Amino acid sequence: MSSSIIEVENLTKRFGTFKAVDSISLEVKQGEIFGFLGANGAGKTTAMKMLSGLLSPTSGKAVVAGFDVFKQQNQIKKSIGYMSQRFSLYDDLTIKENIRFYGGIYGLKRKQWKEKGEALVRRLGLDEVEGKLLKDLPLGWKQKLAFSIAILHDPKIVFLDEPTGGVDPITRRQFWEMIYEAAHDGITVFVTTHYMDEAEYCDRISMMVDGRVEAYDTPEGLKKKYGVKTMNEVFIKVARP
Ligand SMILES: Nc1ncnc2c1ncn2[C@@H]1O[C@H](COP(=O)(O)OP(=O)(O)OP(=O)(O)O)[C@@H](O)[C@H]1O
Repeated sequence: MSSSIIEVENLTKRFGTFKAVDSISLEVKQGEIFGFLGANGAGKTTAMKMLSGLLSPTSGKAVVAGFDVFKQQNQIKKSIGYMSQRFSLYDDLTIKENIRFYGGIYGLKRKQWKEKGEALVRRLGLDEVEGKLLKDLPLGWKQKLAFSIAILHDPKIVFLDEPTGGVDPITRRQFWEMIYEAAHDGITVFVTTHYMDEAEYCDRISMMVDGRVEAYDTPEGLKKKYGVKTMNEVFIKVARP
C-alpha cells in the first residue's frame, strides 16, 4: 500500500464569521489522481490554496509532501506544481519565454530548463510555434502547455484547479492522457473539476458541500453507495440532497 502524501484533519478556514472550509479531513496517497469536487462556492479553491501553501488556515492540521501547512508554506511551494484557470501563463510572452520564466521561478538551472523545455516542446509538437506569443495559441494548447510547465520541476504533487474549463471534449481527453502520464511517473494529481466524466477518471473523489466534505470514496464506491450509475447522479444526490 502506498504512503500518504497529503493528510488533512479538521482543516478550517474562516473569512470573518463565515466558514469557507469547515473542518475537512482527507488523505491522498502518493501517485494517486484525487478528484476534489463540489458545487460553485463549496470551498474547493480555498482548501486547495491552503494545501498549496498560498493561504494560511484558521485551524486544524494538514501535512503536504511532509510539510506543515501552518509553518512550512515555503517548503510546500517548492514541492508542488500549481495550475489554475486564473493563474496561468503570460499571454504576451512566447512559449519559449514562458518556459524560461517559470523554469526560473521553480528554481531550475539554465541547463535544466533548456533541456526540459526542449523535451516538452517536442512532446507537445510545438516546435513550429515555440516563438509565437501565447495569446496566438488555441486555449486547449495553452492548457496543455500550462500543465507541462506546472510539472517542469518534477514536483511531488500537482494541484489543478479546473484545468480544462472551456475546452472541447477531445482536448479534455488529451489533457487527461497527460494527467495519467504524470501519475504514472509518480506525481500525485489533486484536481478540481465541474465535469463529471472527468470525475470518473479519478482514483478517488471527495465532494464538498458548503465547506464540508460530504462524500469521499472511489467513483465505483460512490456510485454503489448512492445506488446510481454515473458520477453525475452521485453529484446531484450529494450536492442537492
Ligand atoms: N478572501 C475571501 N474573503 C471572503 N470570502 C471568501 C474569500 N475567498 C472565498 N470566499 C468565499 O468562500 C466561499 C468558497 O469559495 P471558493 O472559491 O473556495 O469556492 P469553490 O468551491 O472553489 O468555488 P468555484 O467552483 O466557484 O471556484 C465562497 O462563498 C466565497 O465567496
